[in-house]
Amino acid sequence: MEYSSPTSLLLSPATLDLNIKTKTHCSNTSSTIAGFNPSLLWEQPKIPQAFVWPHSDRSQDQLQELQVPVVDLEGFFDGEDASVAATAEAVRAACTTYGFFYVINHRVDADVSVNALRTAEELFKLPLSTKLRARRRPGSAFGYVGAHADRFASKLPWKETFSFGYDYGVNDGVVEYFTSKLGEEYKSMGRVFEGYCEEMKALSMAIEELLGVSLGLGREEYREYFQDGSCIVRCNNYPACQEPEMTLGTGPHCDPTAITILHQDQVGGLQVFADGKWQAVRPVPDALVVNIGDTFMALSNGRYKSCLHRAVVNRERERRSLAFFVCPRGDKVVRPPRALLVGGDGGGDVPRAFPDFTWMELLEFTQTQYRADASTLESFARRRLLSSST
Ligand SMILES: C=C1C[C@]23C[C@H]1CC[C@H]2[C@]1(C)CCC[C@@](C)(C(=O)O)[C@H]1[C@@H]3C(=O)O
Ligand SMILES: O=C(O)CCC(=O)C(=O)O
Ligand SMILES: [Fe+2]
Repeated sequence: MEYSSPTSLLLSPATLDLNIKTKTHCSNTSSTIAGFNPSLLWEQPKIPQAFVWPHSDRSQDQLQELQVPVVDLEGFFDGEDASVAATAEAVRAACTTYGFFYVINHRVDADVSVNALRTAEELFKLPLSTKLRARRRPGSAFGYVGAHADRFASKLPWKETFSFGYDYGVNDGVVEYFTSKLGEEYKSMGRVFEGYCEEMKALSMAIEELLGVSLGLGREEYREYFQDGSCIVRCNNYPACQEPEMTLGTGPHCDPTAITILHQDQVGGLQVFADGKWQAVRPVPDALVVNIGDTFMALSNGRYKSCLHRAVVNRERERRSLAFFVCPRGDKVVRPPRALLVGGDGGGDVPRAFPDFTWMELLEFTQTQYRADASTLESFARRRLLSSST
């Protein structure tokens, strides 16, 4: 198992900027929180061994570019039944092949999304000591993290991340998070991300309606399921790397969440495993990436596949992305709609692809026991079945 307790992490201060000795709130033992400071790492001719990934995981040069399915939402927004049906068909085609598509004409305010990426750059340029005010607590999906050096002992991703929650039922929850973690002077930064989340939520509802129509369930099925949802927002910062071919920005994985809307800058680095090989995804100005995650794969009873993807880094330019992870309310049971479980020709019940679970259970699994990868949900389901049989 990948997890290592922070105190066992023996990365020397030279490679990671600092080892802040801090008292944990419960056991009063000192633990080592390592910060990932690329400016220090940059001076080394080689990247630390902990960041080196196995050959089988490393990216190759000159990958083929994926012909990414494009879903034009203009048809959906115009509301005509025929246009909605045609847009849903494009979603179905994308979700039964790659589980991944671009959306265009999505009506997300361009100024809001440009400003969010610019503000993420500002956030990551803060002094490490400031970012560590919001350092991730063990078991939490939120906070600032450098290379996951507090969680893993090897295959460290070449990135720093800043994650926070966006709960539909809480007003100004994002602003409150930024001010409570970083300080009152970061209220405007929180306001930028609050506005970004409002735009992402509106788009996610349109996507949920299209997913419902594409599975023959109607517009309301998933929109209602997620209406009291909670989201995880993750800002990714991938510094330029002196040995990009030896590491990864984010390792191969399927998002354990339900639906991901990814806004990325124009640097490029996202790759999708499709047609039996890794393929590069070229950024498209004004287009947003949408991918199916494990939780929606379960909600569709496996009809739509969670998309296997990763992010690579490069020697010249840092790269940033904002991932908006749509999740159900934590205690809501993840179970496919009944209509997907009855035989199409009036035959017997369709077998369940995955057992019932709650999002809170799957999230906790990824934050405390299992490093999310290409088979998170299968591993989670297997452990549940084993534990229920003992
Ligand atoms: C629920 C989540 C766990 C991760 C963030 C969200 C959705 C994607 C997951 C992740 C990015 C998959 C790759 C491994 C991971 C550890 C990472 O590189 O950040 C995952 C996130 C996490 O566990 O923090
Ligand atoms: O940064 C990217 O392009 C992908 C990031 C990602 O997959 C994630 O954060 O889950
Ligand atoms: Fe992802």
